[in-house]
Amino acid sequence: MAKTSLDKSKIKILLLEGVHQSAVDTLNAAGYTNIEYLKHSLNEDELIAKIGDVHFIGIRSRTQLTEAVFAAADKLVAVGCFCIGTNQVDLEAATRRGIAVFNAPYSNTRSVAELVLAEAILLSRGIPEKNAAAHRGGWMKHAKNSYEVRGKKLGIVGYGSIGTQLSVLAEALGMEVYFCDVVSKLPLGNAVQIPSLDELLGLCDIVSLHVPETLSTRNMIRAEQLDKMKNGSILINASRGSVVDIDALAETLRSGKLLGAAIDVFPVEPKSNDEEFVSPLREFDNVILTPHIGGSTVEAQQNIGIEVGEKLATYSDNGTSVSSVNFPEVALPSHPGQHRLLHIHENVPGVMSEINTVFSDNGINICGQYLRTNETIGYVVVDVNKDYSELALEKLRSVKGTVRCRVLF
Ligand SMILES: NC(=O)c1ccc[n+]([C@@H]2O[C@H](COP(=O)([O-])OP(=O)(O)OC[C@H]3O[C@@H](n4cnc5c(N)ncnc54)[C@H](O)[C@@H]3O)[C@@H](O)[C@H]2O)c1
Ligand SMILES: O=C(O)[C@H](O)COP(=O)(O)O
Repeated sequence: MAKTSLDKSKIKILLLEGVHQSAVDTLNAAGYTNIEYLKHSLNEDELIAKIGDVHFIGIRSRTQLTEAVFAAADKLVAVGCFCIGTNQVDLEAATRRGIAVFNAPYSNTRSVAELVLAEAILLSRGIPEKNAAAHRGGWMKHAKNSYEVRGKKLGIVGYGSIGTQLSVLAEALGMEVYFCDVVSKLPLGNAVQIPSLDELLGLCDIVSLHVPETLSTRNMIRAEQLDKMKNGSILINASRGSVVDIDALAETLRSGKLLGAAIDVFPVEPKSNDEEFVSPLREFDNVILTPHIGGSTVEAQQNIGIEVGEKLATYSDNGTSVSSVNFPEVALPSHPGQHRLLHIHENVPGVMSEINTVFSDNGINICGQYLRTNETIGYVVVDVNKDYSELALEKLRSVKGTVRCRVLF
């Protein structure tokens, strides 16, 4: 019988943006050795030229996977975002083509929360400008505008994984925590949910943003919101660069209204460490500027490499799509002695009955069947006797609405 499952050595994996070595080790340990590893990201044209023979791609936050890139990705099975955010991926384009996207939703949570807390303390003490002055030979020994964070009000916008982690750490330091979110959340410790962003801005001494990049968070903090912040308060953004209007923030800082700010993410970020960082915020000594390193710790990167590496290997090995951000989630047992057909189809009426007809009309006994759908696609997994998988694969590929179909030995 012809071999239909792709040999692992032929499965090409492209890893970009210097993902941690643990990703390579994890994939190697699972038998995937055909890995191209690049330390930098690729732009759209470079991706289009390269992605045609790639089965799995691993990226971080810098690489934009657009409709045009997916259109050129004939063999792409899955994307691994070795980070939390997936806004850099056109998820709709991926889903339409039956390409599963995975990320690491928790592995760098703690790293971001720790950085934010450290920044809250440093800014409350005026350390950034005292440090800058000392580097220039200055000596700013005074207690003016220098505060403890104990007893201060921390406002968290977006009470998800990072927001809640920050909430717990901040309370341990004696801060009062307030948060706002689009959904009602169970407050941890003594934190209090505030119904509106405006109210939170007017109440808190330190405001930290932890929302994803969506249409509703784009320029969420602009002149109007900055006006509502307390005089002498602090703004921290380690979420996404699109969330804060940087020009409006620069204007507000120029007016002296804020004690300081810490910004880790920017509307336009350098594409590599060799490119100049350009921002109107460079002029302010009371602003901590960091190069999008909220999640860049050894611990986080190592864990992310293992987590996403495992998700890609598992999806490739047995079709399990659990925790995919765009795909119907199916947890699959192993399939010893059988062949497994993975069929991804448009979620339209009639496809399942046509699929089942393939099996009944051809006398193929179904040993196991698993189905999940989302609004766009359906994902059906069928285990069959290995003598029938080639025939079933051929027939399934011609079912109307089929997006892609593969077989696993
Ligand atoms: N700087 C970095 O290196 C770094 C590292 C990790 C994550 N991030 C960013 O941080 C974001 C948050 O991460 P997370 O793991 O906490 O995500 P999460 O999904 O667990 O939490 C996000 C929270 O924001 C809330 N939210 C969404 N829209 C909102 C709105 N308009 N107003 C108020 N709340 C809103 C959600 O309901 C959710 O509770 C990520 O999406 C990512 O973009 C940055
Ligand atoms: O989404 C994330 O996890 C952060 O933005 C970190 O992205 P990075 O892996 O590019 O540092």
